[in-house]
Amino acid sequence: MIRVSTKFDRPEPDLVKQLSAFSSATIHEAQGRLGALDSAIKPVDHTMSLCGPAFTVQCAPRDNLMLQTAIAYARPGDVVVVSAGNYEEAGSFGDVLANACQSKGLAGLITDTGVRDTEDLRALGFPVFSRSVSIKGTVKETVGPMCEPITVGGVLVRPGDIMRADADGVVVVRREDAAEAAVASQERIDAEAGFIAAYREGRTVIEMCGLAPVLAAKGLVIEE
Ligand SMILES: O=C([O-])CC(=O)C(=O)O
Ligand SMILES: [Mg+2]
Repeated sequence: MIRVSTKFDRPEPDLVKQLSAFSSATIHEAQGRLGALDSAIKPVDHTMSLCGPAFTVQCAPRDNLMLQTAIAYARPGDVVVVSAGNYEEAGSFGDVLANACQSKGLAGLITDTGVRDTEDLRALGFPVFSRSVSIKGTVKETVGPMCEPITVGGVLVRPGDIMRADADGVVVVRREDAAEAAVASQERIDAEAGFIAAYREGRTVIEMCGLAPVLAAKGLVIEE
């Protein structure tokens, strides 16, 4: 017998809301360039984005039994996060399962394997992030861990960690670091706003970033 528990602590909804205001790239930088999943994991449509606690599940490659089970047990607002061996040649999720997710109020799906029915997924507007798109079907044979730490896209994801994903990619924020990441993200946005305003006023990148001494020290002479 294999026993799995679906109990884990979820972050405060307010923290999830705060992080949802920042892009995946901003959060990644703000938390010290950590937490970015492999860049190959991308949304099915560039307009898709999500932010929510991870409901983790481990699947065997080309087998979506545990993914279907996870969808049944995940709670509204959760992001189902799937580790399935980076297997690209399987469409383990499509419009049928997306309807099951959406009707439950799940926030989205992130998987290191493939999905299919992408036209329908776009029409549905359910946020799906995957390594590949494949029409090849999956079997439903292998049971495995659910709501346990998993590795997805080269990064450790624990149940209840916060997933933020947008057109650029996916980042994970450790639940205990979420408040700090939100503050650091806002500081980064404020600093960037200063740079953008300066550039709009005609200041140069060389000036704003103090590049002249750096370039000189490296022996670069620029002739105009
Ligand atoms: O049925 C499956 O295994 C995946 C799929 O295509 C869907 O959810 O529509
Ligand atoms: Mg289908």
